[in-house]
Amino acid sequence: MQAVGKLSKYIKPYILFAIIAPIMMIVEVSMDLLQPTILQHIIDDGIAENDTVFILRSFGLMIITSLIGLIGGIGCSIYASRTAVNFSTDLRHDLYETITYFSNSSKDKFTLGKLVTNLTSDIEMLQRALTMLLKIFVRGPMMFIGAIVIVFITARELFPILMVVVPILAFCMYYFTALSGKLFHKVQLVVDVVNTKVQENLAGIRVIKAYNRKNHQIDQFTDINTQLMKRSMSADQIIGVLAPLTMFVVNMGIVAALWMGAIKVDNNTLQVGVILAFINYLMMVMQGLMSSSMVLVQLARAVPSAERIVEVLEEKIEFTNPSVPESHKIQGSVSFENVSFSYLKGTESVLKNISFHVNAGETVGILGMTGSGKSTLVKMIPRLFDVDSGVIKIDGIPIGQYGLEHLRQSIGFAPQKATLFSKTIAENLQYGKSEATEQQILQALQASNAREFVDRLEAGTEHVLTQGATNLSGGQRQRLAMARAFIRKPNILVLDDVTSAVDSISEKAIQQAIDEQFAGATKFIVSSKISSVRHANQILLMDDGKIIAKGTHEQLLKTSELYNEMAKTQAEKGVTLSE
Ligand SMILES: Nc1ncnc2c1ncn2[C@@H]1O[C@H](COP(=O)(O)OP(=O)(O)OP(=O)(O)O)[C@@H](O)[C@H]1O
Repeated sequence: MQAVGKLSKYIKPYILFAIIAPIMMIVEVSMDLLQPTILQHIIDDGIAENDTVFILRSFGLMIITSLIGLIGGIGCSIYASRTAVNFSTDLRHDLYETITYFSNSSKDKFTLGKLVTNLTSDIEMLQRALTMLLKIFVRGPMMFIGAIVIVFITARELFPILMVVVPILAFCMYYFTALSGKLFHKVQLVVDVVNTKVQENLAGIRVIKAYNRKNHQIDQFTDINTQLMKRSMSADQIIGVLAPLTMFVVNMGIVAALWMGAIKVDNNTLQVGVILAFINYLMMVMQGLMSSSMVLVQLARAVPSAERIVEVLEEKIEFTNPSVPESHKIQGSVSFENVSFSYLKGTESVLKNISFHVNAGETVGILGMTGSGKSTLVKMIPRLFDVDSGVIKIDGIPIGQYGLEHLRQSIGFAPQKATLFSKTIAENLQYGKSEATEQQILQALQASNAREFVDRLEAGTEHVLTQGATNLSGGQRQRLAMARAFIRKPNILVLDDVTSAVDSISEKAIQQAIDEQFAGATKFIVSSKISSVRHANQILLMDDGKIIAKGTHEQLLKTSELYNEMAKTQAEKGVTLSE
């Protein structure tokens, strides 16, 4: 419930709408409550006394009260919807913004499926709960209490029936509401799993097909789907039982009213109209209780959603900006001083006491076996992760002292996995530099050896990529991702194994372009191929999170056994080591 309180600030800008809605509802319910009493007087005073004028006047009153009730009802719906839709739009915006600023470890913690559920069904759930709250929360209790009070005043002879029926109805509502709340919470947990599974399977559909795992994946999905079906079914059935059960109790109440009423009418101690009005009020008591319980069910379902949303909104943004950020133009000398890092706090470090220094404009090759920590090392430079201990300095200043945007603006980062967006090639490159001109785009494509294949596309740089850029080859994707890093002409260029899918002729052309166009930039080139880093000013050889040797190609050939072994194996496999 605390979470609901925390989200209430999103209602504040629309507080006027949120106040008008229930007021309009009070108008509607008041008019509804008047109707049976007017009816009672039509029967007992108009029809019984043959007073036509009174009957016509009462009909007029009924029409006027109905019209006022109608206006109240419509007004309430409009203002309740306005409040709830605005509330959910603002909340969705903030949630999306928070997720955008998530650190990588936060993204790993909340799975993609869960975040999608937060942005869609959780918010939808809150929106629905708020609409119901504003529309029905007043209606239910007011109708319930109002009907009981009126029966007590105008039909006290039949009041004992209410004293029996109401507690039974209240117990049924309480029991089923509590039970269904628990069941819907379980449903929501399975919805999360379904979303995550769908996301994963669709993203990996090609792998699934290639490995003939379609049936296995379908079976797995069917299992979760069946689980969801069973849980949803039991939750829905519980709610489904409630309506006929309460109707049965009310019908028993009506039978009792007719029976008691008939005896009293026979004894001339009660008028017929009172029985009719009582039956109407009994229905209203049921409706009041029913709608109150529906709101409670909806609220019970919304509370876990609110908790999940608040959990995301309150996730600590690990990368804090310094209050007075360093803003001098970054030249590009980089040093790591005893840097250690682990993805999960308390587990074995992935980087262990890493120390090295590189002058501005130099090239560092980072070489090592798979899983040795190469990508992790370069991800520390634009602060995609923060160090556990030690310090990383750029131009002699700890990177934490730079404004995050300024720091990242100075770095061209091409990650190992070439992530591209379902937009045109030009728009993808503009992620690197939003104001890039056509000329600059073409230059960047030229440097990454992508110009040739882009020119062959009918729409050129306006060619639209599919989701995940599946309409390009792996090497083409890598070249575009590189062009995106090149286009900002950064002072620090990080290329994380970006030529693994590029042929050796293209790789050579790219290396040449980098040497020519980024002569002044500090370059980090991650690779498992010696040929990609052999000309670097220094090569860091990594193994199990440590730098086990560093130096130039020639120095390492003399000093490192592992380097020699790699050179030998790669030469045997035909990986070019020579010019
Ligand atoms: N997001 C993550 N969460 C937890 N562990 C991770 C994460 N990313 C990488 N690791 C682990 O950190 C270690 C180093 O991974 P890293 O990607 O830095 O290696 P690498 O040398 O770049 O490997 P490769 O050459 O295969 O790309 C590995 O043991 C890996 O399992």
